[in-house]
Amino acid sequence: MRAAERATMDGGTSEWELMQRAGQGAAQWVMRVAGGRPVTVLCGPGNNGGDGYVIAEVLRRDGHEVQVIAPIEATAKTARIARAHFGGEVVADGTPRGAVVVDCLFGYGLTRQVEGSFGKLLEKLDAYDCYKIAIDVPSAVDSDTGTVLGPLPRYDLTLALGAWKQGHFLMPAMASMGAKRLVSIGLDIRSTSFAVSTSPHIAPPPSDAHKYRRGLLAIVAGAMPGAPMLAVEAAMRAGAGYVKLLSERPHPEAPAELVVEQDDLAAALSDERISALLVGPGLGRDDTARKRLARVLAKRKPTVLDADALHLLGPRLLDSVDVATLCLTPHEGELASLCETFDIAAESKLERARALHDITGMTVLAKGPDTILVSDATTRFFPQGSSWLSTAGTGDVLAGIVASRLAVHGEPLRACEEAVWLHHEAARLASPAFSVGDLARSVKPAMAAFL
Ligand SMILES: NC(=O)C1=CN([C@@H]2O[C@H](COP(=O)(O)OP(=O)(O)OC[C@H]3O[C@@H](n4cnc5c(N)ncnc54)[C@H](OP(=O)(O)O)[C@@H]3O)[C@@H](O)[C@H]2O)[C@@H](O)CC1
Ligand SMILES: [K+]
Repeated sequence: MRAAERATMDGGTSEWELMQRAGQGAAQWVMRVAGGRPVTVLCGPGNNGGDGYVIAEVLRRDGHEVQVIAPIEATAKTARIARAHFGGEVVADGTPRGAVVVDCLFGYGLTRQVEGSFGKLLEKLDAYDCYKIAIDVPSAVDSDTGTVLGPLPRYDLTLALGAWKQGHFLMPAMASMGAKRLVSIGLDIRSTSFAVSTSPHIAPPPSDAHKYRRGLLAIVAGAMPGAPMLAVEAAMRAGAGYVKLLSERPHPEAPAELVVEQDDLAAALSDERISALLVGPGLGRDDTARKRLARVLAKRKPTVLDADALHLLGPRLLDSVDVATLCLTPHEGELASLCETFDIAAESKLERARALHDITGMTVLAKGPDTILVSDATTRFFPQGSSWLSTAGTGDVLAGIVASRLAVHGEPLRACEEAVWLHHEAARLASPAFSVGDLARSVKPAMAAFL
């Protein structure tokens, strides 16, 4: 962000011009929300505070009653210009009032814990019942990591300035942000290190398709039947032409349209028409499970590894495997366990997911309320999905969707991205309080949103 701003300034646009664009863009949102009612703006000493003075001045000129609270005077050069342009009154020690409060204490320049008069002001804001808007990021949030460094009110709206920051998509910060909107200030952002995923387009089967050309997905069962069956239910609705369950026992609970192949695994896997594999849900963690996993990996086919497979995986199992075709779908606990296995010391979910990809070369879909996808040296973040997804079995459904998409086209990054969107849309359609079976069945109507 700083580099993009510097490049724009080198091109002849002053920081003051950028701040005016940011403040004026944000003020449009504030005015829409306030609808003529009084507004309080909290201003810090840096350029985030500068944005606040611009917003306050736009509101004042529009006839709004505006109170500005600034515990200390503006210190950054451009913020001082903004302060000088504000024609209203500024108080150092005030209490938020009015229908809307705009938090411009700190943006991406936050360097330490928010305490003292700034901390007290955020506590007052937390306790005050009003519509709360965070400018750029909530002031007690580290914009790179999403770490919380002080009192964190629940905001109704967060207005990102110029570009999204990583912290906009990371927990715990993301939970406090309310709706998120981007205010453009004309920066040329060419970040290659991360991008926010945009709604995918899923192509229907080509007109000359047949079941194998559309992709044969083999889901490898293990000790427990329930989890692979959920993955099957989702996979059958996510585009693959043919879904098979490879199991060594009968499955009377299986739906009539599912083929259960009861051969021994080596024989079942010898079918060269298999385009993708899923192993892990219900696999178990004993020696038999490990052998089944090794057999699957030896096929060197596009494969999704989930649940128990993630606990069994280790560097030795990856010898002579084509890691570029493997997708891992760990939740936070599984990610921690993988980091132990692969000797990764990173602390945060983002760093762990990146390190796991860097060290192993596998595509990592670190699922959860802040889903992170790392592949091909790029990181993708996602708009937040339904909080009703926090129920048992939703991970098996996700794994089934990823595997189904992988069977269709064989591209790990694309399969994971499509799957997250399908999963979120299925949850939206099944909400609220769905059972995981409802979720798996909702994958079919969810598909319609992406055709
Ligand atoms: N540059 C541009 O082109 C544009 C930038 N824009 C805006 O600028 C924002 C970034 O501005 P910024 O870099 O000035 O940092 P900012 O977040 O205001 O904070 C730094 C100040 O806070 C202080 N401080 C830090 N932590 C503290 C703490 N815990 N407790 C107390 N003090 C603390 C720190 O002081 P120091 O650490 O030096 O003591 C310094 O004074 C960005 O988010 C966006 O809103 C837009 O206008 C678009 C154009
Ligand atoms: K802020």
